[in-house]
Amino acid sequence: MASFTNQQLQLIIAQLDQAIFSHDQWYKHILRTLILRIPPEKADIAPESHRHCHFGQWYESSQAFFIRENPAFISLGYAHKKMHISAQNLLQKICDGSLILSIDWDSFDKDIDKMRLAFQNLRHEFAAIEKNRDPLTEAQTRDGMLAEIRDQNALVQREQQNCALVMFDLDHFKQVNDTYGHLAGDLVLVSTVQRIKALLRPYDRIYRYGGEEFIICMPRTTLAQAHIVAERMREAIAEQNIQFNNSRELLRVTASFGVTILTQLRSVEESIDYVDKAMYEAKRAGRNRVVDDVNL
Ligand SMILES: Nc1nc2c(ncn2[C@@H]2O[C@H](COP(=O)(O)OP(=O)(O)OP(=O)(O)O)[C@@H](O)[C@H]2O)c(=O)[nH]1
Repeated sequence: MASFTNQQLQLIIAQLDQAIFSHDQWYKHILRTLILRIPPEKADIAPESHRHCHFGQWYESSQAFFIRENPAFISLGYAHKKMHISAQNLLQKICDGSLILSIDWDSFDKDIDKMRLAFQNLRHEFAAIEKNRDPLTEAQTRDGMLAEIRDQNALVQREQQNCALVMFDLDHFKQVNDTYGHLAGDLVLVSTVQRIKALLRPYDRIYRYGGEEFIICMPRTTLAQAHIVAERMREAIAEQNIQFNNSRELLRVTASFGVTILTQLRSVEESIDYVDKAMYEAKRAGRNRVVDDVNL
């Protein structure tokens, strides 16, 4: 999710709204068919009927490809398919001229509710991401950061996963602003976050913690793995040659990184404090480097 642009997110939310609307229309149509006992549409009783409706086509389409790994998106797919199977069961009774039992209706009704809930969960998740996005860099803002890292910490407390935190801060960034102007500084921030996002997995998160200071939360990652990723990030930032205002001189920056992992013995706030200490050690030791938390 971290890698979505705001435009992509807005498109998905609009598509979901459209899908919710057309499913409500479909539901009304199914109710009419059942109440009046009229012959059902072929598509609704065909095998794999969940692929034929408007939502099903959107779900399977390549446009939706970049959210395929999202758990809420996957749950919605299951709920949608199950609901279509229940609908088919009811519609088949009309074709066979048999009675619809209350148990069959109740099962369809429950599946409809589950699907609506899955729709809302996915929409809520995307809307929350869009709302908590820094408009300049499109990293997540600090709002919601603590709650999200606490969720990861709860899994660490139950020994269900490792989770790494990486903090980085651009080096001598004030000089970039002072020499080239604030707009050039903005461009460096945007470019840097884009580079970092390209190295993240769908469930990693990047938060803008301060002006030119960022925190990355990487679930299911050990300290050693996070160190390797942070080294890649450091190199990706240092390799940038950013052109500003058609100037012949290219902007170059470096960043200092701290790395830690969430542990059962620390609160989230303490872990952030320790990763901050590691990052300042990287600054103190000469900048443009990755330093691990030595207090683990
Ligand atoms: N262009 C731009 N600059 C920002 C933004 N947010 C913070 N800054 C600037 O970032 C600079 C941070 O400067 P310092 O905290 O002195 O740190 P530094 O110059 O990076 O030095 P070290 O961190 O010690 O390597 C300040 O000049 C801020 O004005 C922003 O959104 N855009």
